Amino acid sequence: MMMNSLKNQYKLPIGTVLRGKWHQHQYKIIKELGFGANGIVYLVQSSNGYAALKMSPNSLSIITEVNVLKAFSKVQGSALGPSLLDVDDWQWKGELVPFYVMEYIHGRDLLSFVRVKGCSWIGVLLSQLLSDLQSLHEEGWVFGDLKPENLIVTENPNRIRCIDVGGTTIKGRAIKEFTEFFDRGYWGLGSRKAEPTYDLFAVSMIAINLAYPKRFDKHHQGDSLSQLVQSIRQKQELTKIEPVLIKALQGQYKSASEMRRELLHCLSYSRISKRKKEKQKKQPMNQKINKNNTTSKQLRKRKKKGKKLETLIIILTVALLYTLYILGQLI
Ligand SMILES: Nc1ncnc2c1ncn2[C@@H]1O[C@H](COP(=O)(O)OP(=O)(O)OP(=O)(O)O)[C@@H](O)[C@H]1O
Repeated sequence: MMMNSLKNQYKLPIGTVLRGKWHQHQYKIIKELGFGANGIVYLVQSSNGYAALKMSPNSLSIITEVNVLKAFSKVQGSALGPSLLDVDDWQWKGELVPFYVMEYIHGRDLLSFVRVKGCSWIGVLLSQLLSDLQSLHEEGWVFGDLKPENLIVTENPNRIRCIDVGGTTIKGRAIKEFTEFFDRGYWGLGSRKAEPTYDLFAVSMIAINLAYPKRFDKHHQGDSLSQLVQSIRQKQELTKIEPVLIKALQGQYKSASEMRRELLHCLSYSRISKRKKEKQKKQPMNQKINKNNTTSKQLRKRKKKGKKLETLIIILTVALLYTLYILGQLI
């Protein structure tokens, strides 16, 4: 967490107007969006509409994040990070405050999105995330600090986006930033070397976190893989994609696209078996309907039979009366 004194240092009143020293673009502060270890982020009004402005006393972290956002913009078709709009310094109280401006990503954070919209969204959102990760990995980067707080789901269309690129690391180096629950090193299930499997482990932990919003700690006894497998098996929303989650926890996927393929396969299989179950549930009802149909048919048959018998009795009675009448005439 950013030191409180630093947060206070950059706490700006709503309505403050910043002008960049070099590009002379103007930004009006609308509200604070949040703050973290590396800086404070504001929603600002620019000449082109709303944007997110991040400022930090640490110019190195600003430069690093700007470089990552620039690299992201080269990843074709990827909507993972916000697009970079401006980089500048603000002359304030006799010092230069470095800042950058990025696309404002409006939406709910992943945890609250799933809480509101339901767990059926988990598969779709994870598959979106995996296809963006594939593009990022192909460009030689590993995201690093993947966690629900860093992921926002936009409305219309619902799209998963990432807002904190501070942990993005070049492949092969040591992961820069991580959060224990999503870090395979913490669970003793791999190293902190930046490689695709590191992100894929975190994707699996994100799925677990969505089913366990309060998260949980590592047990001190027993191996942590069995603890995580147990946690997956206890939640119906996770059992559907259990084999994929376990494989990712074990680092068995070579790429995000391979994990995505198997995830989609699991999801379509679970949809088919759900439909089958629904059909089976409906079947006894059909049989009931058939049974009812047979009964009414039988009733109709019985009615017909009854009518025939009635006619026969009438004919016989008339014939008997007629015979008696003829006999009467003869005698
Ligand atoms: N582009 C954006 N669009 C919308 N909201 C944003 C954007 N960027 C950041 N935020 C908001 O600002 C908060 C803090 O931003 P950010 O996480 O980048 O700061 P940080 O100092 O890097 O934090 P951390 O301690 O996680 O590294 C985020 O949690 C999010 O709510």
